[in-house]
Amino acid sequence: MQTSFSTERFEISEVVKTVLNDVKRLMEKHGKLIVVDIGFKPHIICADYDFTEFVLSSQSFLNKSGDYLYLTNWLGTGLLTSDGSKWKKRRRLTTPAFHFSILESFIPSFEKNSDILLQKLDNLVGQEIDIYRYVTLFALDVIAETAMAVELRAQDFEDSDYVQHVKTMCRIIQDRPLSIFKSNDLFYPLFPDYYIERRAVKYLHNVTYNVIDSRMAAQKDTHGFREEYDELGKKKRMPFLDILLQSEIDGKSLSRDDIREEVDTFMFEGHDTTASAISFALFLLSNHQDVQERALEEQKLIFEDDLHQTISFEDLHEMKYLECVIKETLRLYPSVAAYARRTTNEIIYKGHVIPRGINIAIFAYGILRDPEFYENPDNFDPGRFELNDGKKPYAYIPFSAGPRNCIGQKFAILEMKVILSKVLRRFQLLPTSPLHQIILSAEAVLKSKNGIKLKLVMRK
Ligand code: HEM
Repeated sequence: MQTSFSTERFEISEVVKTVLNDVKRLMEKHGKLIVVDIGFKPHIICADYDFTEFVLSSQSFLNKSGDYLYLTNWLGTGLLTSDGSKWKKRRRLTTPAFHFSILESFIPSFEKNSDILLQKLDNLVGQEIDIYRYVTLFALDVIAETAMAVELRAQDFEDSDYVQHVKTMCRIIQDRPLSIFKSNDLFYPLFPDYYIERRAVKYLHNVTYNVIDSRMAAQKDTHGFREEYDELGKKKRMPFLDILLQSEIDGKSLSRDDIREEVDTFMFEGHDTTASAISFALFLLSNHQDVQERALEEQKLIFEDDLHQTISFEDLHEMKYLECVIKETLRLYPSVAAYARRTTNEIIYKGHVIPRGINIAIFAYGILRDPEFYENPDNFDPGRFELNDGKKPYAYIPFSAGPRNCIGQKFAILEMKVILSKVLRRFQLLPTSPLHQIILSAEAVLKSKNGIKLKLVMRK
């Protein structure tokens, strides 16, 4: 298909402040490559297959756009926000933290925190609930335990300072880019959020520093973390922080600040994304009893009569249909609906000149609902992923693709399988009455403005 950029220009108010389906509609009218001025800066917004592949697979588009600057007060320039050689070194260093043997060692932590969530949900049976509120605390507990080896107990202490400050930061990260004045560093101090953010960042950094210091002290006491394998020869749980503490770049250990950046990056990117995906999956299951029934049948086959059994790595591997449910959920509700890069040189693409310093936003939400790749794209149909019909790889990009894809993809899928398996086996999920209508909002992480509501009934 001939690629062409729409010659019309759109304003921020017309696009970013409205919901994702408006961007989709704009593309239906003007084509899959449109140029939008956001804060006077032109952004190419792309849902075109060839251009997406060109950008995501290339080594020339590895730098993030200025839109990520709002994250840096909290996250510094960790893996998500860094560019150039810093990013390359950090990526090399953090990749071993996602080795499958390490992921396997996290399963008990996923299970333990799932059990806490189930206990909370037991008390809500029969009521219409906003599931996102409970799942987000679960996801925060999981990531604190696996990244920092800290039992946060967010599910028990929702009002704790840490949980409140994380919530504040997630809100500010979403809100700030949408305001012309707040997004400008010059005007930002005129708003209360500036001071609220400073207080939150100071608190969160202090917590991370304290955790780093006590882990460092423990490392000194035990002369390094030696017991990496248990008596069965399986790798013991190795929190991400320990891997960072043992790592070196160019022969030098990472500084406290370096480690803090990466730990905070995982705390943010590892909880909000999964919380949104798990909540949407539960919502979709509550609205599609046939899919829920099939997913439950698979669970019964795996666990035979004992539906309370703990989950092994092999069990998770067998949850093929549940994996299709997860994939289909992320197709309809990709936690990161768009992600952006910045050109560092002039680029020629099919005869078009793209100047240096241009932001390119890959509109994953649009690609994932494109009828060219998915029949009846707005329908929830996990079965479509059972047919290996050789779909084009850059048409399924909820975790992005290429060298800067999501490093936590396998972690996220395993965590989701554990919690969904546990919830499915314990409860029947029902829709609310009247049916809850999701209102999507175009934030850094995809959310529903009016919550994600469903009802639970205890299974016999
Ligand atoms: C359903 C869950 C998740 C989804 C849909 C998701 C999606 C994504 C996407 C689309 C990107 C690319 C962003 C960009 O280019 O700006 C990304 C990057 C990243 N994700 Fe995830 N993510 C998920 C879970 C996780 C988890 C659990 C972790 C950590 C444990 C994680 C850590 C990261 C990091 C560190 C990056 C930056 C990678 C780099 O630039 O090299 N993510 N994720």
